[in-house]
Amino acid sequence: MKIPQTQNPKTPNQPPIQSPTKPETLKSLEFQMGTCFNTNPIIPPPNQIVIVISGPSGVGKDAVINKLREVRENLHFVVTATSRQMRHGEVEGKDYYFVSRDQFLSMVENDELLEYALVYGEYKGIPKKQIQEYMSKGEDIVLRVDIQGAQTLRKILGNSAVFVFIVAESEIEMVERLIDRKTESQEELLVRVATAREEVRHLKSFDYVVVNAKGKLDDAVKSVESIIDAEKSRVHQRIVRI
Ligand SMILES: Nc1ncnc2c1ncn2[C@@H]1O[C@H](COP(=O)(O)OP(=O)(O)OP(=O)(O)O)[C@@H](O)[C@H]1O
Repeated sequence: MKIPQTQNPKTPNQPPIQSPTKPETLKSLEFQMGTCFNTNPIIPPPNQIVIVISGPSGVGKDAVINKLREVRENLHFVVTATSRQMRHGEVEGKDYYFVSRDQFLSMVENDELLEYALVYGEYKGIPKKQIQEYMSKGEDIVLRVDIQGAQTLRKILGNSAVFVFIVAESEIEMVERLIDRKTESQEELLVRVATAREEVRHLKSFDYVVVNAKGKLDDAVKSVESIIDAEKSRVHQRIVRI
């Protein structure tokens, strides 16, 4: 038995139906909408953010920040002014601005510092001008402060800044890192370790926590980057005024 062939419904003389081109469709849509489509961004560029990185002594704040500096653009790492002595390997203007006690006190007098504190007998403070200057260039700002500084900044900046707490995976790991660093005397170590134990209790007043586990510095840095990305994607952007 012969199976009948399915017939092409089109008759050979009928012209093929032409679908409209993309420009034609666009024109038609614009006509129906009553307006032209524009190329403007749907949302404005995100605001600059201020990220406060803090945590107990020896958890690796500097290590995280130094790595972040290598992998991330458009971030300005605020250089803190301090009256303490330069440690071996530190660079003026990169690690800190090293100033005399008198110079520091005159900066306080002239209201040049966003916040300052006396830490382990030495002054540390954040120059306002540096933040204003880099924010006006469109850069995000990273501040590295101790817990005391973070608490003061929370009072000054409220929710306009993002507060990140760095921790080691355990207390023993944190203490070992401090010992290995070989920058503190036995007495200084004791003060830092005792303070650190108390400081972990302040975690609750931070927005994010990042564990900087032994040998996992890159993971900690990635977590900080994710925080920055998430903050830049917020619908309700933080607005910081300094
Ligand atoms: N993930 C990590 N694994 C191993 N060692 C680390 C890690 N992160 C930091 N360190 C080391 O731990 C020591 C302390 O780190 P760092 O100086 O960055 O701490 P800090 O939080 O900035 O301390 P402080 O507040 O006292 O300045 C350094 O010798 C650093 O190289």
